Amino acid sequence: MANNLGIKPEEFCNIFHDQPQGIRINYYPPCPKADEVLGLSPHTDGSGLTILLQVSNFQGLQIKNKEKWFPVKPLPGALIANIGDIIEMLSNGEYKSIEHRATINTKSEATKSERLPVATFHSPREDAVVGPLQGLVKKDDKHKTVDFRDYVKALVSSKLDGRRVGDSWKASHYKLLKTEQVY
Ligand SMILES: O=C(O)CCC(=O)C(=O)O
Ligand SMILES: [Fe+2]
Repeated sequence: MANNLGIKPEEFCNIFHDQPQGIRINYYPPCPKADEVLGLSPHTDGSGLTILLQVSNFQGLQIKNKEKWFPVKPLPGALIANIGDIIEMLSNGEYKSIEHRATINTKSEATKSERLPVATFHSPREDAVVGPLQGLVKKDDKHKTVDFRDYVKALVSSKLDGRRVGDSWKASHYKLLKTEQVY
């Protein structure tokens, strides 16, 4: 990614060095009203990069592109890499975090219809300052630079609803969610 953006890889490494890594295992049991409910609401991940293992062969994950939802077929042994809001902020919007959601399934005779995806979230160091990396700063910056701790506060108090903090931290929206100091 750094090569593609024309910046030094160390710029990314400085942010993610000694990072905490979170793991979430979501269990979606079969549901008799699967057509009427979602397993997980639409959202973007608040992490830098999410690596997801689908485990069961049952489809459920969907990504949004141009206002349409597309299923992500599980491939045995494959990992899915999702760009999170932090990479979007660091790359000044060159890489976009992906909006996704999970549907659930009714019970089927042929297959076990439960899903158990495992997601690992790679996040910045706790004391990192997050914003467009040097060399990617432009006059009309899409993203503000913020203390990662403030970002986390806003993230955990926001609703799991569409693009969440990713858009809210953009310069024009920042005042809506401002918690403390803007750098
Ligand atoms: O259920 C899935 O496949 C996606 C899980 C997910 O998006 C998350 O835990 O943030
Ligand atoms: Fe997610």
